[in-house]
Amino acid sequence: MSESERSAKLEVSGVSMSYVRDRRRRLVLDRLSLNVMAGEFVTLIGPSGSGKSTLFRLIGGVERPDEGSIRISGREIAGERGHISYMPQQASLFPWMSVAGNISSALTTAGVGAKEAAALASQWLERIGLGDVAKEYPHVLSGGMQQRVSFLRALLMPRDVMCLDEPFAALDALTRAEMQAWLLGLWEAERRSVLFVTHSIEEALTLSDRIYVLSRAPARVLREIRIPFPRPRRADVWKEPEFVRLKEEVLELLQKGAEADHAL
Ligand SMILES: Nc1ncnc2c1ncn2[C@@H]1O[C@H](COP(=O)(O)OP(=O)(O)OP(=O)(O)O)[C@@H](O)[C@H]1O
Repeated sequence: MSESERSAKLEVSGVSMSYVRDRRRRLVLDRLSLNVMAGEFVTLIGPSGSGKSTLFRLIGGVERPDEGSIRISGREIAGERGHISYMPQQASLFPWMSVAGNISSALTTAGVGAKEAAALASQWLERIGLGDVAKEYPHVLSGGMQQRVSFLRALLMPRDVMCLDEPFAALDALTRAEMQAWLLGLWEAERRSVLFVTHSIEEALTLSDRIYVLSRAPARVLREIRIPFPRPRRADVWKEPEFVRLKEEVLELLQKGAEADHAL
């Protein structure tokens, strides 16, 4: 791997953000720093309301931080849109467009030529086993299938970093487990730089190279954990004693964070 490939794709440095509510300024992110290296799968896990979605809005350029810097491939992008691809909790496909159209129109908006976008959409839908539904409208698809399309759309966008915001939270447990295995296989083949948010410790440990455990708001990094399991990662990695130990470590951190918060 060359030096540039080893560099950070996303660098969040000393980012603080506050909102005014009930005429009081409330700090949501407190000098938060984290990074995602090229081809790395990094997960944020933290209590509800700790500011994870706020961080995604800042990385996506929808809002600007009060202080700190956000760099993508070394360039400051705070307040600028169009540098990341984003996959939300709900698939958010346009109901009036075909499945293939949903993907190709996103790609053309991002600057890909119309012909290439259409070809990419149909080739990839075929590759992930959804070739048959390429011309259907999204409502024909199950929730899990819609999320596969949504993931594919984010994957194909010509962006350096993919941000996935609790993409499986709305799915039932069985579909969620299937989606995790599916995503793991596809991501390991493609190795994009991913920042992922989840509330599930198991999901974080199964998928990630590294995890940042966040405190309650104002969010700061409680611990950064490197996940030691080799790639390609086995879907039944949860059977490993080290997995159980790490799960306890993260759970304890989250619980301690919550207790400390109560004590304030
Ligand atoms: N535009 C806003 N105006 C005022 N307060 C806001 C705004 N956006 C977020 N907040 C507050 O910031 C805090 C963090 O919210 P955020 O949605 O980022 O948390 P989260 O970690 O993504 O939560 P969850 O895990 O439940 O999705 C919350 O207290 C929220 O009420």
